[in-house]
Amino acid sequence: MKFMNLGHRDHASRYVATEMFKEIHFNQCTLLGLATGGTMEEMYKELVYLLKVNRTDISCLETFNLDEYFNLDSNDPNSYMSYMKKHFFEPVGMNDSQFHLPDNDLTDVEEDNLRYDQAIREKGPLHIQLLGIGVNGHIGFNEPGTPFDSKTRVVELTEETIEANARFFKDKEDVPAKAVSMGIETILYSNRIIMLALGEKKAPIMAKLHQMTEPDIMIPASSLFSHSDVEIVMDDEAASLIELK
Ligand SMILES: N[C@@H]1[C@@H](O)[C@H](O)[C@@H](COP(=O)(O)O)O[C@@H]1O
Repeated sequence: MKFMNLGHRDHASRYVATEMFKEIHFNQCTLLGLATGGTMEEMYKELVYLLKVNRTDISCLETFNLDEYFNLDSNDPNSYMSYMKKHFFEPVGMNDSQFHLPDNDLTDVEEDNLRYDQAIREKGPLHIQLLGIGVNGHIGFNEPGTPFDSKTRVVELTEETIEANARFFKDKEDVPAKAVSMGIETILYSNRIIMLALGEKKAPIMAKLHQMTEPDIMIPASSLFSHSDVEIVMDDEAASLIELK
């Protein structure tokens, strides 16, 4: 696992966007695992720019998102579908058949989750799995205590996560209490993992992860220790409690 402090948040975002761009531009049919959150906004802006300016053919690109709020209309501005359409799918002109988010409605949710994992298994491994991190160390919406062999499923959000995500909603009460998340085992089924962590709020969890020597299910991001190609990309603020050589 490689920890990198790239200084200003723009540099960190640009590095990740460039790595994603290279994969899409030079690989005919790229399969990506995508993430949402405030952290990713600049990264998507830069990635859209790079794909457009280089006239990259994205007709064979296919993406699987990490998570979605449970039972929230996909047209709701706070759904991850809306986020992805706004920041990436629509600006680059992807067709509906090219992107996938976990199905989040009440009907047949278990079968749909099974199908989501199966599709990734059949098409995968994902060439790059992009990850953010929650202040409690969650990846996707896999909260502390999630087994590392978990698959895509409905999950309960912790108070800490609801609190952290309340800034996007009108009221804290509007944040859904549940979500559908790609499982940790599914996340690990990828050739390469890039995590982006920006801002001082992420500094304590980054320091904790950096000092850990063994995986601990109470810190879901420590499941990444078992993967052979993980880059943790930080800005100065997220890396402020870590001494990097
Ligand atoms: N489920 C998402 C995660 O996939 C994301 O990585 C994380 C960080 O979000 P932000 O970038 O807004 O800090 O929290 C959310 O809860």
